[in-house]
Amino acid sequence: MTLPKHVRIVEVGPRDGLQNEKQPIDAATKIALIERLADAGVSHIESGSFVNPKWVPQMAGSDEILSNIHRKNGVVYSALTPNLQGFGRAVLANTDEVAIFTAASESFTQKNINCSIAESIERFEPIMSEAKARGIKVRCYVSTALGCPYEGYVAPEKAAHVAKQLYDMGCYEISISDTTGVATPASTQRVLEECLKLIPLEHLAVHMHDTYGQALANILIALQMGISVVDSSVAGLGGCPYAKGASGNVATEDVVYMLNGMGIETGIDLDTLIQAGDSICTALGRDNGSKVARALLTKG
Ligand SMILES: CC(C)(COP(=O)([O-])OP(=O)([O-])OC[C@H]1O[C@@H](n2cnc3c(N)ncnc32)[C@H](O)[C@@H]1OP(=O)([O-])[O-])[C@@H](O)C(=O)NCCC(=O)NCCSC(=O)C[C@@](C)(O)CC(=O)[O-]
Repeated sequence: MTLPKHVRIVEVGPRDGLQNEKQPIDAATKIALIERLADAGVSHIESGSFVNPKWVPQMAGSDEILSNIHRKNGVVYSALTPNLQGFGRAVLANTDEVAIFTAASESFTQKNINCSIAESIERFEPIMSEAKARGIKVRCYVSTALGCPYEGYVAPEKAAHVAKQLYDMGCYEISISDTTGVATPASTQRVLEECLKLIPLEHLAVHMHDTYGQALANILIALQMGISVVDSSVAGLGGCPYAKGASGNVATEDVVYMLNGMGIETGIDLDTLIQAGDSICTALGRDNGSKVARALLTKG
């Protein structure tokens, strides 16, 4: 068992979280959340999404947000870009880094981005060349790598094959995503074993939703396999607009609490993080999805 000494948290709450919250949130509140997360020590914050606002209205103001964040040195402010049009908007908004996204199952890809997996890879090619020309790093997601809301079981080899295509295109990090939170430690291990046959360890990340309460256990398996990049969402915000019933990502507070207990550094101050999560939950009028935050806020 080789546990990493340091884990980089990729905070996806302002994007993956807020894209699926019903209560509309104004740009100033989103910016305040992003700045609070940076103050807590989060070094990578996915801050918006340059998709079609007709498809995901919650992300409509991403241009304004990325343009107006008071940036902290050393923090990466990234955003999703599904096509060259989105990439162009990201560049105009001064986005540090972009993330492209496809899936391991055809039905989900069709519902999510209106094309096949193969077409999505073609769409990404001009993004990759533009990004390379501009020196912008590209991360990526393989959604439904552990199960699809429309097709059910997804073969781990299939997920690994899509991940490898994205790696070969030049993505520096591939986030293996359990879109609907159906994974268990056993299926997580299986898909990561397949990915590790094709992609070096340091280029893999995990992105776990907590619908079935398995996310921390799945992350623990990933850590034991040497993965050192974990996506999570403050206060467990969100879900996925194209995966009915999917609950939010694993809460960042819960991941940081677990890692603190294991002596693994994240550079994140848990108390400041909890305050950030608490204020966005107040703005949204929703319960805090982090068990750790709820416990510590109740304790006072
Ligand atoms: C991918 C598209 C854009 C294709 O959508 P499309 O309709 O196939 O695109 P199109 O190229 O045919 O263009 C149609 C219209 O969309 C416009 N358009 C086209 N592109 C853009 C753009 N970038 N920004 C703004 N507008 C755009 C374009 O200008 C045109 O406008 P019209 O002429 O009709 O007025 C669409 O399907 C879309 O926006 N889908 C949203 C997908 C999404 O955001 N899903 C949620 C995020 S993924 C996720 O959450 C999973 C993840 C990453 O977290 C990992 C996990 O947990 O699994």
